[in-house]
This record gives sequence, structure tokens and C-alpha cells, in this order.
Amino acid sequence: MRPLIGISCCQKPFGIFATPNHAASDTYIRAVRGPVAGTPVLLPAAGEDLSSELLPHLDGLILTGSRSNVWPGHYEGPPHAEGTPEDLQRDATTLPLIRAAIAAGVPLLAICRGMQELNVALGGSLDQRIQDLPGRMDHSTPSDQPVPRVRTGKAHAVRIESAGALAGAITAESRRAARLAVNSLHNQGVQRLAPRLVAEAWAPDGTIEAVRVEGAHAFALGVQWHPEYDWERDIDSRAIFEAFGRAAAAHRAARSGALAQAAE
Ligand SMILES: N[C@@H](CCC(=O)NCCCC(=O)O)C(=O)O
Repeated sequence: MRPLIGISCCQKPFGIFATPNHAASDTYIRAVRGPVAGTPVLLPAAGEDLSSELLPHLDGLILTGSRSNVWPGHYEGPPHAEGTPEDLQRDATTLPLIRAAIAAGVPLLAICRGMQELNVALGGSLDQRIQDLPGRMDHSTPSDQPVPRVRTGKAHAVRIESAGALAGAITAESRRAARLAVNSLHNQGVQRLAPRLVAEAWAPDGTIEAVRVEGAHAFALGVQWHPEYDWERDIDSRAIFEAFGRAAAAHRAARSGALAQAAE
């Protein structure tokens, strides 16, 4: 049996009546069916803590990227600029789910907005527009490039902590180089790092690009870039998903063993 991988959804208006729906990009589904070797399960932005109902059935959790942003009230930040997209229902679902998944030892891979949620869920804060800060790069989606290029192209390099969880997940060649080239589609980023998080990768301007959860019982990694866009061409993106998949498969085996023991 493949491990069950929860994928966080956003609440988005669909159709002529702009009816709220729950959605995640197909790129996450394909990554789970491919290098993760799991079964994807979409988790709705239900607006409430579903941890106790969901986590006993999940072997891994992917916190997805999104144009929307974590509500600043969750980290005592200033209100967003007018028109900045938010998703309060998603926040209300993912922030407690992240804390519970870490406590329960459910493997977790947090991507872009997901890494920002991880930082906020554990007590950190966010800068809302990195590009406006002195000495910082513009990490956002360039408006002058075709979208496919932005997603599958490389925007900048990141320096990697050579003895961390990310280094253990990527290829030996990139580990030795302590460097990766990544895409970049974000305005926000880590301001105050949460107490339990350890920074593991940095952009040239110092922006934190990857974190691990210190003392986590299982795989617990966040990345600010999007490996789901280019894992079919980028061996390190693929390796990150494969490492997460191995952790989810181990969780599945342990969970199956526990279920079998309980049935005796
Ligand atoms: N909104 C946050 C997080 C950015 C993010 O997750 N980007 C992915 C957008 C989805 C896409 O365009 O493919 C921020 O701006 O920092």
C-alpha cells in the first residue's frame, strides 16, 4: 500500500457565481504519484482544526504554495497592503495541522507558502514584501517572463548547510557543492525564525530559503522554492520528494504494524 499523503488546499472562488471551492495545483498530485510514490489526499481549507480527524490516517503532509499569504494577525504583523491575497480558512486549517503533525511524527514537506506557514505555526514571523527591504532581491514572480519559464526556470542559487536535513535529501554532488539553483515565486519570507526551526539554505541576499524542525521525530523540511515544478528535469528536486516519500513509506509501515497489532 502506498503512503497516504495529505495535500493542503486553498479556498478559491470558481465559476460564474465565484463559489468558494477547495483546490491544489496538479503539480503536487503529480509529484506525489511520481517521486513520492504515494497516494494523494486533498485536505480542504475547512477553516477549522481537523488534525485529530486527519492525522491518524495520513503518512505524510505537503503544505503547498499559493498566491495567498498567511494573515499577519497570526504573527502580530502589520496588516497587508490593500489587495494582498489572504486565505483565512486555509490558515485556520494548516497552522494547527502543522503543529499536530510535528508532535505526532507525521513527515512534513512545506513548500513556499507552506514554509511560511511552518514558521508562523511554530512562533516565527514574516516579512511581507522582501523586495522593498534594503539590500534584498526581488524574489517574486517576474511579470515580464512567460509563466512556464518562471516555474521551471532557475532564478537564483541558494547556499546549503552541508550537514542538515536538506543536504541529506539532495544528490551527493549538490551536497558537496553546498549549493542549489532554484526557482523563485514569492514576495514574503522568514523575518523572525521560529524557535524550533533551523535555517538550512540562504539566497545571496540572506533570505532564508529552507528550514528544518529541530528535534522532529520524522522528516520535517520547508523550502521556499518549488521543487514540484521541475522534478522531472531537476534531479535535486526529485531527490527531495523521494526523501520525503521514503519517510512517508516508513510511517506507513509503522502505522500498518500498529493497526495489525491492535487487531490481534
Ligand atoms: N504568497 C506567498 C507564497 C508564495 C507562493 O507560494 N508562491 C507560489 C504561487 C503559485 C504559483 O504562482 O504557481 C508569497 O508571496 O510569499
